[in-house]
Amino acid sequence: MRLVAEALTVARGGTVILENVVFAVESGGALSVIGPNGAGKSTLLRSIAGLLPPLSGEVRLEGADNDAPPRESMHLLGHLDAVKSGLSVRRNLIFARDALGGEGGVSSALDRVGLGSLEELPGSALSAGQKRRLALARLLCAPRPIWLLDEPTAALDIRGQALLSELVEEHRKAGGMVIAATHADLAFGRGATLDLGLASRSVPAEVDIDA
Ligand SMILES: Nc1ncnc2c1ncn2[C@@H]1O[C@H](COP(=O)(O)OP(=O)(O)OP(=O)(O)O)[C@@H](O)[C@H]1O
Repeated sequence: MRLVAEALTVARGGTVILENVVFAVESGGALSVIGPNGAGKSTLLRSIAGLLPPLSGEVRLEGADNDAPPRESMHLLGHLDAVKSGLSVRRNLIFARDALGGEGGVSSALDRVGLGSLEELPGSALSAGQKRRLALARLLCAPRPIWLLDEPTAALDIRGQALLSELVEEHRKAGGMVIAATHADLAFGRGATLDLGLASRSVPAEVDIDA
Protein backbone atom coordinates (compact mmCIF):
# COMPACT_ATOMS: atom_id res chain seq x y z
CA MET A 1 0.00 0.00 0.00
CA ARG A 2 1.19 3.52 -0.73
CA LEU A 3 -0.14 6.91 0.37
CA VAL A 4 0.58 9.58 -2.21
CA ALA A 5 0.11 13.35 -2.13
CA GLU A 6 0.39 15.02 -5.48
CA ALA A 7 0.70 18.78 -5.88
CA LEU A 8 -1.51 19.22 -2.84
CA THR A 9 -2.70 22.80 -2.37
CA VAL A 10 -4.89 23.61 0.62
CA ALA A 11 -6.48 26.89 1.74
CA ARG A 12 -8.07 27.89 5.03
CA GLY A 13 -10.20 30.97 5.46
CA GLY A 14 -9.37 32.02 1.89
CA THR A 15 -5.60 31.87 2.40
CA VAL A 16 -3.42 29.27 0.74
CA ILE A 17 -1.62 27.44 3.53
CA LEU A 18 -0.02 24.56 1.61
CA GLU A 19 1.08 24.76 -1.98
CA ASN A 20 2.17 21.90 -4.22
CA VAL A 21 3.08 19.52 -1.43
CA VAL A 22 4.32 16.21 -2.80
CA PHE A 23 5.19 13.03 -0.93
CA ALA A 24 4.67 9.28 -0.92
CA VAL A 25 4.77 6.88 2.02
CA GLU A 26 4.96 3.12 1.55
CA SER A 27 3.69 0.42 3.90
CA GLY A 28 6.09 0.30 6.81
CA GLY A 29 7.24 3.85 6.19
CA ALA A 30 7.21 7.01 8.26
CA LEU A 31 7.19 10.70 7.47
CA SER A 32 7.94 13.46 9.97
CA VAL A 33 6.31 16.75 9.04
CA ILE A 34 8.20 19.70 10.49
CA GLY A 35 8.05 23.48 10.21
CA PRO A 36 7.51 26.57 12.35
CA ASN A 37 4.25 27.41 14.10
CA GLY A 38 1.61 28.10 11.51
CA ALA A 39 3.51 26.37 8.68
CA GLY A 40 0.58 24.06 8.02
CA LYS A 41 1.49 20.78 9.71
CA SER A 42 -1.94 20.22 11.28
CA THR A 43 -3.55 21.48 8.09
CA LEU A 44 -1.68 18.83 6.12
CA LEU A 45 -2.75 16.03 8.46
CA ARG A 46 -6.37 17.17 8.36
CA SER A 47 -6.26 17.34 4.61
CA ILE A 48 -4.76 13.84 4.34
CA ALA A 49 -7.56 12.64 6.62
CA GLY A 50 -10.13 14.09 4.23
CA LEU A 51 -11.32 16.81 6.62
CA LEU A 52 -10.08 19.68 4.45
CA PRO A 53 -10.69 19.25 0.74
CA PRO A 54 -7.75 20.51 -1.34
CA LEU A 55 -7.98 23.48 -3.67
CA SER A 56 -6.04 21.38 -6.15
CA GLY A 57 -3.97 18.23 -6.20
CA GLU A 58 -4.90 15.08 -4.35
CA VAL A 59 -4.15 12.52 -1.70
CA ARG A 60 -4.71 8.94 -2.78
CA LEU A 61 -4.19 5.52 -1.35
CA GLU A 62 -2.74 3.03 -3.81
CA GLY A 63 -2.92 -0.72 -3.39
CA ALA A 64 -5.63 -0.82 -0.73
CA ASP A 65 -7.36 -4.19 -0.57
CA ASN A 66 -10.85 -2.69 -0.50
CA ASP A 67 -12.75 0.20 -2.05
CA ALA A 68 -13.51 1.95 1.23
CA PRO A 69 -12.72 5.68 1.34
CA PRO A 70 -9.06 6.24 2.34
CA ARG A 71 -10.11 8.00 5.56
CA GLU A 72 -11.42 4.67 6.84
CA SER A 73 -7.85 3.40 6.73
CA MET A 74 -6.60 6.26 8.89
CA HIS A 75 -6.44 7.39 12.47
CA LEU A 76 -6.03 11.10 13.09
CA LEU A 77 -4.71 11.73 16.58
CA GLY A 78 -5.07 15.47 17.02
CA HIS A 79 -3.99 18.08 19.56
CA LEU A 80 -7.23 17.58 21.44
CA ASP A 81 -7.41 14.08 22.74
CA ALA A 82 -11.20 13.83 22.41
CA VAL A 83 -11.65 12.45 25.91
CA LYS A 84 -15.24 12.63 27.18
CA SER A 85 -15.19 14.13 30.68
CA GLY A 86 -18.28 12.35 31.98
CA LEU A 87 -17.30 8.84 30.87
CA SER A 88 -14.88 6.60 32.70
CA VAL A 89 -11.56 5.86 31.06
CA ARG A 90 -12.83 2.42 30.13
CA ARG A 91 -16.15 3.71 28.72
CA ASN A 92 -14.25 6.38 26.80
CA LEU A 93 -12.22 3.73 25.08
CA ILE A 94 -15.20 1.47 24.39
CA PHE A 95 -17.06 4.45 22.91
CA ALA A 96 -14.14 5.38 20.66
CA ARG A 97 -13.47 1.80 19.61
CA ASP A 98 -17.09 1.17 18.68
CA ALA A 99 -17.34 4.48 16.81
CA LEU A 100 -14.24 3.53 14.84
CA GLY A 101 -15.54 0.03 14.14
CA GLY A 102 -12.73 -1.68 16.03
CA GLU A 103 -12.78 -4.94 17.92
CA GLY A 104 -9.57 -4.80 19.95
CA GLY A 105 -9.44 -5.56 23.65
CA VAL A 106 -9.99 -2.53 25.85
CA SER A 107 -8.29 -3.91 28.97
CA SER A 108 -5.15 -4.94 27.13
CA ALA A 109 -4.96 -1.57 25.37
CA LEU A 110 -5.32 0.30 28.66
CA ASP A 111 -2.65 -1.89 30.25
CA ARG A 112 -0.35 -1.27 27.32
CA VAL A 113 -0.57 2.51 27.66
CA GLY A 114 -0.23 2.39 31.45
CA LEU A 115 -3.83 3.24 32.34
CA GLY A 116 -4.96 -0.19 33.48
CA SER A 117 -5.29 0.91 37.10
CA LEU A 118 -7.25 4.05 36.18
CA GLU A 119 -10.00 2.53 34.07
CA GLU A 120 -12.86 3.56 36.37
CA LEU A 121 -11.67 7.16 36.74
CA PRO A 122 -13.75 9.78 34.90
CA GLY A 123 -12.11 11.26 31.82
CA SER A 124 -12.17 14.67 33.48
CA ALA A 125 -9.76 13.42 36.14
CA LEU A 126 -6.99 12.46 33.72
CA SER A 127 -3.86 14.54 33.44
CA ALA A 128 -2.80 15.86 30.05
CA GLY A 129 -0.30 13.05 29.58
CA GLN A 130 -2.85 10.44 30.67
CA LYS A 131 -5.34 11.81 28.13
CA ARG A 132 -2.70 11.47 25.46
CA ARG A 133 -2.09 7.87 26.54
CA LEU A 134 -5.83 7.18 26.31
CA ALA A 135 -5.76 8.58 22.78
CA LEU A 136 -2.91 6.19 21.97
CA ALA A 137 -5.02 3.29 23.27
CA ARG A 138 -7.55 4.06 20.51
CA LEU A 139 -4.89 3.22 17.92
CA LEU A 140 -4.63 -0.24 19.47
CA CYS A 141 -8.33 -0.97 19.86
CA ALA A 142 -9.27 -0.11 16.32
CA PRO A 143 -6.32 -1.08 14.13
CA ARG A 144 -5.95 0.99 10.97
CA PRO A 145 -2.94 1.02 8.66
CA ILE A 146 -2.33 4.79 8.53
CA TRP A 147 -1.60 6.79 11.67
CA LEU A 148 -1.68 10.57 11.37
CA LEU A 149 -0.22 11.92 14.60
CA ASP A 150 -0.29 15.62 15.46
CA GLU A 151 2.41 16.45 18.00
CA PRO A 152 2.11 12.95 19.47
CA THR A 153 4.75 13.49 22.15
CA ALA A 154 2.98 16.55 23.59
CA ALA A 155 2.44 16.06 27.34
CA LEU A 156 4.05 12.61 27.33
CA ASP A 157 6.77 11.93 29.88
CA ILE A 158 9.97 10.08 28.98
CA ARG A 159 8.35 6.66 29.43
CA GLY A 160 5.34 7.78 27.45
CA GLN A 161 7.60 8.89 24.63
CA ALA A 162 9.38 5.53 24.72
CA LEU A 163 5.99 3.80 24.61
CA LEU A 164 5.01 5.88 21.59
CA SER A 165 8.23 4.92 19.81
CA GLU A 166 7.56 1.24 20.54
CA LEU A 167 4.00 1.46 19.26
CA VAL A 168 5.15 3.19 16.10
CA GLU A 169 7.89 0.64 15.55
CA GLU A 170 5.48 -2.28 15.99
CA HIS A 171 2.94 -0.62 13.71
CA ARG A 172 5.52 -0.11 10.98
CA LYS A 173 6.83 -3.67 11.32
CA ALA A 174 3.27 -4.88 10.80
CA GLY A 175 3.12 -2.89 7.56
CA GLY A 176 1.49 0.27 8.87
CA MET A 177 2.46 3.84 8.01
CA VAL A 178 2.96 6.84 10.24
CA ILE A 179 2.86 10.52 9.36
CA ALA A 180 3.65 12.71 12.35
CA ALA A 181 3.63 16.48 12.67
CA THR A 182 6.26 17.33 15.18
CA HIS A 183 8.54 19.90 16.76
CA ALA A 184 10.37 17.15 18.61
CA ASP A 185 13.08 14.94 17.24
CA LEU A 186 11.01 11.79 17.05
CA ALA A 187 12.90 8.52 17.09
CA PHE A 188 10.87 6.75 14.45
CA GLY A 189 13.75 4.77 13.02
CA ARG A 190 14.30 5.25 9.35
CA GLY A 191 11.88 7.61 7.74
CA ALA A 192 11.75 10.83 5.80
CA THR A 193 11.19 14.43 6.74
CA LEU A 194 8.93 16.90 5.00
CA ASP A 195 9.83 20.47 5.93
CA LEU A 196 6.92 22.86 5.55
CA GLY A 197 9.14 25.89 6.09
CA LEU A 198 7.61 29.06 4.75
CA ALA A 199 9.39 28.71 1.40
CA SER A 200 7.40 25.57 0.69
CA ARG A 201 4.26 27.64 0.19
CA SER A 202 5.60 28.61 -3.19
CA VAL A 203 8.16 25.89 -3.80
CA PRO A 204 7.16 22.26 -4.14
CA ALA A 205 8.26 20.26 -1.12
CA GLU A 206 9.35 16.91 -2.51
CA VAL A 207 10.72 14.00 -0.58
CA ASP A 208 11.58 10.43 -1.41
CA ILE A 209 10.52 8.08 1.30
CA ASP A 210 13.00 5.48 2.38
CA ALA A 211 10.83 3.02 4.22
N1 LIG B 1 -10.07 28.28 10.00
C1 LIG B 1 -9.01 28.98 9.63
N2 LIG B 1 -9.13 30.13 8.92
C2 LIG B 1 -8.05 30.80 8.54
N3 LIG B 1 -6.77 30.40 8.79
C3 LIG B 1 -6.61 29.29 9.48
C4 LIG B 1 -7.71 28.51 9.93
N4 LIG B 1 -7.23 27.45 10.59
C5 LIG B 1 -5.88 27.56 10.55
N5 LIG B 1 -5.52 28.66 9.89
C6 LIG B 1 -4.15 29.10 9.62
O1 LIG B 1 -3.47 28.10 8.91
C7 LIG B 1 -2.09 28.18 9.22
C8 LIG B 1 -1.57 26.80 9.48
O2 LIG B 1 -2.11 26.33 10.71
P1 LIG B 1 -1.70 24.89 11.27
O3 LIG B 1 -2.47 24.68 12.52
O4 LIG B 1 -1.83 23.90 10.18
O5 LIG B 1 -0.15 25.12 11.57
P2 LIG B 1 0.89 24.19 12.31
O6 LIG B 1 2.11 24.08 11.45
O7 LIG B 1 0.25 22.89 12.70
O8 LIG B 1 1.22 25.07 13.58
P3 LIG B 1 1.70 24.72 15.07
O9 LIG B 1 3.14 24.32 14.99
O10 LIG B 1 1.55 26.02 15.78
O11 LIG B 1 0.80 23.66 15.63
C9 LIG B 1 -1.93 29.15 10.37
O12 LIG B 1 -1.44 30.39 9.90
C10 LIG B 1 -3.35 29.31 10.89
O13 LIG B 1 -3.58 30.58 11.41
